[in-house]
Amino acid sequence: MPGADDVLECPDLRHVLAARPSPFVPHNNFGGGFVSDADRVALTSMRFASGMSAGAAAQMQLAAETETAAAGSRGAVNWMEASLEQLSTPLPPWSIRAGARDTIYHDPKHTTAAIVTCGGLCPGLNDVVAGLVNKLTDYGVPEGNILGIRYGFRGFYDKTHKPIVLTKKSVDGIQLQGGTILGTSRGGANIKEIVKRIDMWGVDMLFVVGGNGGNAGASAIQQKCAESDVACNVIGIPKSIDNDILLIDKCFGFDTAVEEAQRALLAAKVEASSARNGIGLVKLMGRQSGFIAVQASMASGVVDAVLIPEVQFKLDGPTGLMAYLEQVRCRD
Ligand SMILES: Nc1ncnc2c1ncn2[C@@H]1O[C@H](COP(=O)(O)OP(=O)(O)O)[C@@H](O)[C@H]1O
Ligand SMILES: O=P(O)(O)OC[C@H]1O[C@](O)(COP(=O)(O)O)[C@@H](O)[C@@H]1O
Repeated sequence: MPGADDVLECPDLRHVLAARPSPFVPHNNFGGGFVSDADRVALTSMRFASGMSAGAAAQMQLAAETETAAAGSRGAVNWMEASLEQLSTPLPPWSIRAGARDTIYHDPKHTTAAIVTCGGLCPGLNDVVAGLVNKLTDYGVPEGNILGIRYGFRGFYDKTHKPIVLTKKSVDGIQLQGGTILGTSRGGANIKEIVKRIDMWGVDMLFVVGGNGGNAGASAIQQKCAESDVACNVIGIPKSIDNDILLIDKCFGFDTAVEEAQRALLAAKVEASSARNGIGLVKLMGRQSGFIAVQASMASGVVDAVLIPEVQFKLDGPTGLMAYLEQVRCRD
């Protein structure tokens, strides 16, 4: 179990790279100052007293799935039979604070960076791409040294979609477009081939904008780089329309998704209200997580029942969904 002062560790390359002052030191980062490596952020977490506490079952199932994925061929954990202690992933109480440092470890003039977007779409992907390109350029990374990988991880080795060069000019205004200008994809990624290209192209830092899959891929790339003595920093940028990434309170794009979902809910309400015995049925994003559905439904105030993956329900019987819908119909 982690101790009271333990900190969530991220691997870094400080032992192989030379320390140098940030180019922003002379003007104190435009007056914004710098973040100390000793600054800490508390990780929000929940400790359930027992499996009977509300929400504990979903947490246990999530932990079991994580454990199952990690166990691989060792077989699945039966979360119904396992204890909370067996299933929970102990986290240290602290993480390090993000932000500009006064000491950096890459010489911007000789740095090559790459950006890849993976998985499902999420509002704000282009803002993140533009933000990275603008900030890297401000640090002094030369024009021509920032690569955009096309259509997810496989863009590293797909001969038909070679990487593109990203500049301040080419990303100007992209935040006003939906989707991702780089393209994205799901499905298998060949980590060995990716690391081969990182080495061949001399990529010093790779930014992976992805969900749980993309971040698992980023972790696999980082491990392979370390094994192969390829000195590339791999940075995972959490992206999830569903807001289902552990450790962060809210992901970019989630609020937009909730706002947009309400338009569909309100339209369905109008439609259903105009028909005799009308029922509106809206399917929202979030195959494995109900945050969008719940928050959009509550905010819109026009929804009678929300079905989410985290909560089991039954259709029939006196306490089933059908009986409830009948009550609502009679009420109207
Ligand atoms: N455990 C893993 N190891 C390596 N790569 C992975 C892993 N899980 C997913 N990926 C890769 O990450 C990419 C994005 O994953 P996906 O689950 O589709 O989306 P998201 O990043 O939104 O969760 C896919 O190309 C997939 O091959
Ligand atoms: O069309 P599919 O394969 O069901 O995927 C839809 C799912 O992908 C998402 O858009 C995002 O999922 P990821 O975070 O795994 O990319 C979910 O909100 C949605 O439920």
